[in-house]
Amino acid sequence: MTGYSSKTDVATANGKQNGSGNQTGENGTKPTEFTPQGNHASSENNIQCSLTSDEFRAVNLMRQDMYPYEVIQEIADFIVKGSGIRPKIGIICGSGLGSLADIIQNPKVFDYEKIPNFPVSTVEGHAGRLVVGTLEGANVMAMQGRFHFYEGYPLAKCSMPVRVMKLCGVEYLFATNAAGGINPKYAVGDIMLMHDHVNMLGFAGNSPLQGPNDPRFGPRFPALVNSYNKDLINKAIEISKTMGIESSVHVGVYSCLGGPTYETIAELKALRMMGVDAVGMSTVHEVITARHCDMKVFAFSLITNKCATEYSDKKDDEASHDEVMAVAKNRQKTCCELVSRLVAEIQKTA
Ligand SMILES: O=P(O)(O)O[C@H]1O[C@H](CO)[C@@H](O)[C@H]1O
Ligand code: HPA
Repeated sequence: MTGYSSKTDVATANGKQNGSGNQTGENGTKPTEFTPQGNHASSENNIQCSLTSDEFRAVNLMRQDMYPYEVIQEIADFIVKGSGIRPKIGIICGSGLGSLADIIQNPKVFDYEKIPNFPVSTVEGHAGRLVVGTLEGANVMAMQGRFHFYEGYPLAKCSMPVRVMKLCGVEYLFATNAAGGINPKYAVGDIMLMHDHVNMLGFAGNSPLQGPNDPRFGPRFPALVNSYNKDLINKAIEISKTMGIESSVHVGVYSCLGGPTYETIAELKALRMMGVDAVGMSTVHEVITARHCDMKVFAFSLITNKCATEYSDKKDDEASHDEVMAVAKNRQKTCCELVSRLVAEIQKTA
């Protein structure tokens, strides 16, 4: 891609790239680079660019999709040293579910902007903080704000924090999301425990694992058939019974689309035919990244809206982010209890 080279990526990932364009490529030629305000990296590649240095750096950081192992290690060391905690469980808070991080005790909070090489959250309902502490006696870290493809980040960047979690010591990933219910039996406010997914972005040839594989994270061709840990699903079902919410808890299939548009009726019909129960714009790439590095995964969707699957439904069932946030806020207590109790179960058997 114009403006990219593996050297540029590594330099950018280390926060050292300044657009001066003096690097030499592996074969001795200078890589083509965009530089701010017409300072050309190479006279043969006379690329004009009207961005200021700061804008240039922001765009470059946003598009950066290569995070070498050493850079991930640096971020993980920063968090472990800064918090004095080696977390065992990682939690990703879905839209409007940031309160999952508020229940963490003795929290050490890192704003994403202050973490070296970390992206920033741009979506309402995603605060952009990493919270490290304890929950039910277990060491945990929670992302209060995740990264989505539609924000402009490549998938590898969206799920890079999962690798950071791994190198911090995390063994279990809890991924949560707000989703539209396609299964007609689902009601707004229900919880769907994910037992599988349909990776629509993968169908389109996009994966967080695209590019060179680093075997220190995992294999080139990871299997995904057992991605969602059955023991954790069964424990969550048991917990839902003790909470008296079993009738509003389902086990189903999630699908991630690229967003940011909500789906058309025809798309929703197609997803339903494929066996999808709930749809969102996240989580799948995080689960793929977690399974690649052999983490145990538990994931659930809070059904924040019912999706229209018939044209006659159209008027009443238009999704909106305000509705998503409002429902998530209403159900946050239940979601927090489910997560705390499951963490307690894991801690009991540790
Ligand atoms: O998946 P989370 O982050 O919970 O957010 C969901 O809610 C937003 C749309 O309302 C989208 O970002 C969708 O993915
Ligand atoms: O209906 C939806 N579609 C996609 N993503 C979503 N996130 C919450 N609800 C939805």
